[in-house]
Amino acid sequence: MTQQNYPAFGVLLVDDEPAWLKSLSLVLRSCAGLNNVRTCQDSREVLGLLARGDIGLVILDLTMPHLSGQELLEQISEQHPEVTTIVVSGLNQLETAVRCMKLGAFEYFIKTDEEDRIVGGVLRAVRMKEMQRDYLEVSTRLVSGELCHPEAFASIGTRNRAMLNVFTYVEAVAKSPQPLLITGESGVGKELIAQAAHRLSGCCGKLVTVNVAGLDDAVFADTLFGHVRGAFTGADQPRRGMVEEAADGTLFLDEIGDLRIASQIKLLRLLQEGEFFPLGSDQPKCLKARIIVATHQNLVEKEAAGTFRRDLFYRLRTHKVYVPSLRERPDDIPLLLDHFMGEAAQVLGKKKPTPPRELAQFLTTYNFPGNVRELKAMVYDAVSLHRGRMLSMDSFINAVGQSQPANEETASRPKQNPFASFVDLPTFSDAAGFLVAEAMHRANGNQTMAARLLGISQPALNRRLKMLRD
Ligand SMILES: Nc1ncnc2c1ncn2[C@@H]1O[C@H](COP(=O)(O)OP(=O)(O)OP(=O)(O)O)[C@@H](O)[C@H]1O
Repeated sequence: MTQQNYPAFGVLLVDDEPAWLKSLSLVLRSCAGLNNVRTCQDSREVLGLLARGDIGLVILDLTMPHLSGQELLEQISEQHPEVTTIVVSGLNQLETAVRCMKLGAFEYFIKTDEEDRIVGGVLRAVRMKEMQRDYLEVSTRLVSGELCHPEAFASIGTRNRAMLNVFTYVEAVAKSPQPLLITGESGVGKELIAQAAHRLSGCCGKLVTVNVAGLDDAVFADTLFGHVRGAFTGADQPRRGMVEEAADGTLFLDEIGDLRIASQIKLLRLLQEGEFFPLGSDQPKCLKARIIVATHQNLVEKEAAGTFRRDLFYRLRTHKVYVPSLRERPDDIPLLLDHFMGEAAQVLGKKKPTPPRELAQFLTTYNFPGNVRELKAMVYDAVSLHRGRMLSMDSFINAVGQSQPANEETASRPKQNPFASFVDLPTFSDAAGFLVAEAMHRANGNQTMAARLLGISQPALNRRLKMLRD
């Protein structure tokens, strides 16, 4: 969201009364942050202005000389159906309002209506148009599947189709002022996606990251909104909050699923009203940052359990993207392995080692509860221990072996007997033969790895293989 042009399309105010045009532009600027507002005193000029194509919303009066508001409304609906219209009239007549709505007006207000109501209606129209534009953008991009700025994703190694779809989606919504929700297990790269979305947003401000897990409500409010001097005991100096730090940029709230209920209400208010109060101040400040949130939690479940507010959830998921776990994209393992080996070698000042042929295949048999972060740590560990030319498998085999019992999900799940559904049981030696063959296949022929998968020693596996061959 850039300060220079909000909304991205023009808002045209049409009335023959200059005082009204001036006052409504001021109200829209100060209360709703709209600064892409133009005015027109002669209704006959409106169609010419719309022909230029950069106006998305027209707010018009009904009683105007030459071309009345109603005639103009009819012409706009006919010739520019893509333009949204709002009527703000001096006439408090139900029939007129109904006629205008039938002609396609999005809202009908009376000039004497409260300012807040008019501003609220204009903001609703702006959001609706933004969503239409985002939807169009997303569907066009997803159909073409092409990235205009692949460089924004340079730090994310992948060749996986689902990940590339994530990139396409993120690129399509990157310029939207609506929040972006990124979900996925821990360590899948959600923060990298948030960085890419910020890069693509075209915002000139910073990306400010706040991990909200474990923040109590007072700390959350202070961190986000800041405080004025003397706001509480010990507040000797005023402090800018992160919302302000991120002005004209992006505020990335990580671990949003862990946000306490009281803080959820504060965040919702910020998103709904587009303004906030630093602690101890009664002067509101405008939200000028785009909001991105991420979580490894299942927000649908949290919402159903009553630990995440439904209204906030719906507000946050206007744009949402799921980053698949590494288990769901084993085709990324060889590429990431190579990427992290190069990176680790450079960081550790070593020559990039050569991986054993069967390493990538071995890693695809592991379920990576810690996802890419875990793979990265494994590779760094192996490279730091590495001496010769060929990277040793040992540290990977150990890491996988140590991690297996720590994986709570697998450990707590009762082991199912794969033979339970068999009508005819295989013989003992046939079953052992199938098991050994499967382990050798998964380990790409490496006996040490296969033995590890089977929980026996390599010599014991070797004996079994010999027996099977005889
Ligand atoms: N596709 C990838 N290519 C290169 N590095 C990656 C990739 N995915 C993740 N990483 C690296 O893995 C680590 C974890 O990534 P990141 O912090 O983005 O994950 P996350 O999903 O935000 O995790 P958490 O939920 O725990 O915050 C980082 O060091 C990141 O650089």
